[in-house]
Amino acid sequence: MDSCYTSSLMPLSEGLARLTDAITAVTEIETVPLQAADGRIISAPIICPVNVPPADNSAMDGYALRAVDAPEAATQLQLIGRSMAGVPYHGTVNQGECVRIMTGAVIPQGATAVVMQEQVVTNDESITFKRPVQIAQNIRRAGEDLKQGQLLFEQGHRLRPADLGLLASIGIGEVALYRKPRVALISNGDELIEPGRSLKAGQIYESNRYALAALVRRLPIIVEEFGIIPDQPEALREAMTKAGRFDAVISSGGVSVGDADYIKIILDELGEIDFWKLAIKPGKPFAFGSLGNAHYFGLPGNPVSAMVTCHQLAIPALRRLTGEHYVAPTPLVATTTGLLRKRPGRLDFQRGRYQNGPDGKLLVSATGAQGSGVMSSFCEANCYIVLEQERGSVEQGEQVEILPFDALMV
Ligand SMILES: Nc1nc2c(c(=O)[nH]1)N[C@H]1C(S)=C(S)[C@@H](COP(=O)(O)OP(=O)(O)OC[C@H]3O[C@@H](n4cnc5c(N)ncnc54)[C@H](O)[C@@H]3O)O[C@H]1N2
Ligand code: MOO
Repeated sequence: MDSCYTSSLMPLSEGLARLTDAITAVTEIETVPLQAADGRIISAPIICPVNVPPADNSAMDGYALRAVDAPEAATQLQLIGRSMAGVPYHGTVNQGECVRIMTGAVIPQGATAVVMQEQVVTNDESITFKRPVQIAQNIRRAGEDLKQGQLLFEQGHRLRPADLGLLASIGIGEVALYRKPRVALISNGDELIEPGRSLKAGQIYESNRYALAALVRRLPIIVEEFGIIPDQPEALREAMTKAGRFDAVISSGGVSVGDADYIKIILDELGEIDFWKLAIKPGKPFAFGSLGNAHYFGLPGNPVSAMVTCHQLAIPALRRLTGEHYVAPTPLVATTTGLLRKRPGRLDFQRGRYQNGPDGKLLVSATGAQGSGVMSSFCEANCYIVLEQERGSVEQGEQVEILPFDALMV
């Protein structure tokens, strides 16, 4: 029986723990302009060098005044000048006076409030404030957003677009980052042929490399595609020896027990296998080890198995390799809209679609056939449905954990 056979398989949690132990981040650092830093990992904490905003400034287009001068409605003050964003007013606002001010312009000395222009009546140099004025209204204080000396980003932070805007806003134009690790990508199988050619009997199109390369390139990683390597030990030895000079190798295919499954055998010969086979579905024959300089991720050849093991095992490890302080995404909980078939023995990553239900709670259903070669149901999906190792089928209306693809950078 499947469940008996798989009872000796290593649980995913143990495999992940071993991966985590084995991976140390790259250490080399390079300085890069902000424009090229999106998605990259910072190699040292970033401390704020200035206050943001640098000076008290106006949140509205209107008039700056001393709040004490307009405690009641219908107060009239005299207009004495203007403060524009980039061209401040250099005088002082004294009793009975006000200054025209624009959003973002520096608050002139003496002024303690800004009134938006919709709340005044203007008559030449005389401004009537329709309502009583509160001290500090519409003033953005210096340092209100960020204070000089404050920690902005920890080492290992992955830079996102808003982070780049923030760094630019404090005058930082380049950042120290970990170098991008280099990953070799190998596809193995005599049956594989590149898309665009015509198929002969027994051939299929190579597809794993296209999906895996795109997935890994979402990380700050340089992917070198080795192409299709046939099921010949010599050809594989040569490719794997070369790949062992990279920081990591990802191969797909040839890790099971068939007569032409050489990857695991050659990894054993040229490098070291840390573990092989996990209690997951799909992806059971996943192999992890080392080869020369490289961490080795041997993904199974079935296209869905390759994607699932890349997501669940290779990507978390590679994110650590990039120097990222990686925290696994938190699963959400959803209610199933139909039966999910499962046998006990392996943690199952079914492909599903989740959506909001009528009561605001999440609903999820599987996206059709769940075979490990069925990529169409992967493409219809927007999440994994994660079913615990020892459970059986899930009835309609039960709660399950889901991992939205967005959170996995799919
Ligand atoms: N006797 C047993 N047989 C199998 C077992 C087992 O435990 N005992 N495990 C099965 C499981 S589970 C998986 S998963 C597969 C994995 O096998 P391999 O990693 O050796 O992969 P291959 O045999 O090379 O290929 C499997 C399948 O995927 C297709 N493939 C391979 N590479 C690509 C590619 N780059 N693009 C598209 N498709 C690819 C290949 O043609 C095969 O159809 O083993 C089971 N067998
Ligand atoms: O574990 Mo395999 O990935 O089911 O096809």
